[in-house]
Amino acid sequence: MRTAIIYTSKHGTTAKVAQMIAGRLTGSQVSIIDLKKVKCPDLNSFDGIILGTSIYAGTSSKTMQRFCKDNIAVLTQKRLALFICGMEPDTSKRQQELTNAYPQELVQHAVSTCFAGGEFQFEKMNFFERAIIKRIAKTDKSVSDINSDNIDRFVQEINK
Ligand SMILES: Cc1cc2nc3c(=O)[nH]c(=O)nc-3n(C[C@H](O)[C@H](O)[C@H](O)COP(=O)(O)O)c2cc1C
Repeated sequence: MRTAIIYTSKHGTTAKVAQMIAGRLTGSQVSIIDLKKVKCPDLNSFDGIILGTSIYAGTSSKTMQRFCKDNIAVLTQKRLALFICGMEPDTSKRQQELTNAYPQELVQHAVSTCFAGGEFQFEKMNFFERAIIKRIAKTDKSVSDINSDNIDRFVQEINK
């Protein structure tokens, strides 16, 4: 089984989560692909595809949205799993972010989906991002809230 974890990340958290998932997958030869570096990965080389994107202002990255749209026919032929990284505290909104992040067809086709949590890395934010997070999250401290249990459950379902 060959699996690709294809992700987009702005400040590096989704890349970190992609590595965590890769480390927990069993029985699979795993490639981790950053969509910003590899624009058109050859999906034919893989049996399984795991997609990951971070959420900003409620939406997934434009790069991931475009990739899903361009490759939807192939992606629905693969064993597919989807995750997002985000810091939304409300559980029902997290679920909404997940279902909005990817085309409905892919969400329905996925064997597993996951809200993997996220991080605020103030040192990597620009002026505007810092101001927004200070106002919304009422903090100016970097914080890591990657949800290891959710990632475990996600990988267990993929490993089945
Ligand atoms: C300006 C800004 C807006 C954000 N908006 C959201 C949001 O709407 N929902 C959410 O769940 N997380 C939001 N986040 C949190 C990010 O998704 C989180 O920092 C994530 O770990 C970033 O991952 P990345 O480094 O891979 O891009 C926001 C973060 C920033 C800096």
